[in-house]
Amino acid sequence: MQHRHIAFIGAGNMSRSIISGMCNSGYPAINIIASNPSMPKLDALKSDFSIQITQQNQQAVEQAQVVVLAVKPQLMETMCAALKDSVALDGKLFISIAAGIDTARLSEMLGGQNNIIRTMPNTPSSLGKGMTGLYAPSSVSQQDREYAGDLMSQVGEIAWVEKESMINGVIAAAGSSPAYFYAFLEAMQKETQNQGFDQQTARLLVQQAMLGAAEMVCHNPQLEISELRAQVTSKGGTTAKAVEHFQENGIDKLVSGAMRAAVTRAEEMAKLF
Ligand SMILES: NC(=O)C1=CN([C@@H]2O[C@H](COP(=O)(O)OP(=O)(O)OC[C@H]3O[C@@H](n4cnc5c(N)ncnc54)[C@H](OP(=O)(O)O)[C@@H]3O)[C@@H](O)[C@H]2O)C=CC1
Ligand SMILES: O=C(O)[C@@H]1CCC=N1
Repeated sequence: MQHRHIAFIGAGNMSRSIISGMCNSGYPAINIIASNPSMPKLDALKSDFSIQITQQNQQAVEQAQVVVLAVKPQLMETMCAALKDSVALDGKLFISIAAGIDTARLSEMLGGQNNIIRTMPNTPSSLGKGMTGLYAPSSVSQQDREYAGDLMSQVGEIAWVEKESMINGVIAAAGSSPAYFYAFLEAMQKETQNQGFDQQTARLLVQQAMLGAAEMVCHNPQLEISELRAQVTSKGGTTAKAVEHFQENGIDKLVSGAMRAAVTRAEEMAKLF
């Protein structure tokens, strides 16, 4: 891929995840700069990945061809306003990772810039196991789309969406979903401890089982997930009882309700910010 000069505005969890994935995939650290108001996260990025750092957004953006907008949604407007007043933005590609702010609104915030791609990554990007949804309006060139796709491919799998509203579906399915999984694992670990295991062993039991299960899904694309479930579920056995409990207590409704809540919140955020 092209190793364009790229600036990350906001050096939080997600920027760190993506930068770490990029550096592990051989993106030259010298071409990456991160900007953040406070120093500790910047210092850690510099020491771990040897990238450039600054506390001045303007300085990061001046030297960059690509600008990743990676602040919390509620801070985006103020951050962009300061940026457009202090540095020339024409000709740069903007890549937003923020939930709930559409490209039209971002364009407004950036004083009419329209070379903007929206992405929705997730934290496993730090291990190169990310899942990122991308959307580009028709005004964005094929070359810039390819760059953004290649960039996020450095940290995992990608999926383009045709309609911008589908990014909210990506949030529910992949951006937020690692947290659903952790909530499930936390509950499993707790119950495993209730069964008499110490914390460390309980964690090992559940984490290894879930890792193996996830890999089974990835390595068997020809099998429906329901078939993999059936393979574990011996007739009249233990799994059948456990799965029955989930079903009787409305697992489908619970999960779809949670995912719809994520989509609804993304829609609300679009009106708020
Ligand atoms: N976390 C996740 O799983 C995902 C998050 N996202 C999106 O990524 C974005 C960032 O989230 P996340 O990384 O989790 O958040 P974090 O809070 O970890 O990171 C945001 C960073 O922005 C910094 N910041 C605050 N104000 C400014 C400013 N004016 N200029 C530059 N930097 C600033 C903060 O610095 P300080 O702490 O010093 O104030 C902080 O380090 C959000 O928009 C979120 O919607 C998308 C997908 C997944
Ligand atoms: O919770 C959030 O709003 C962000 C977007 C997806 C994951 N974290």
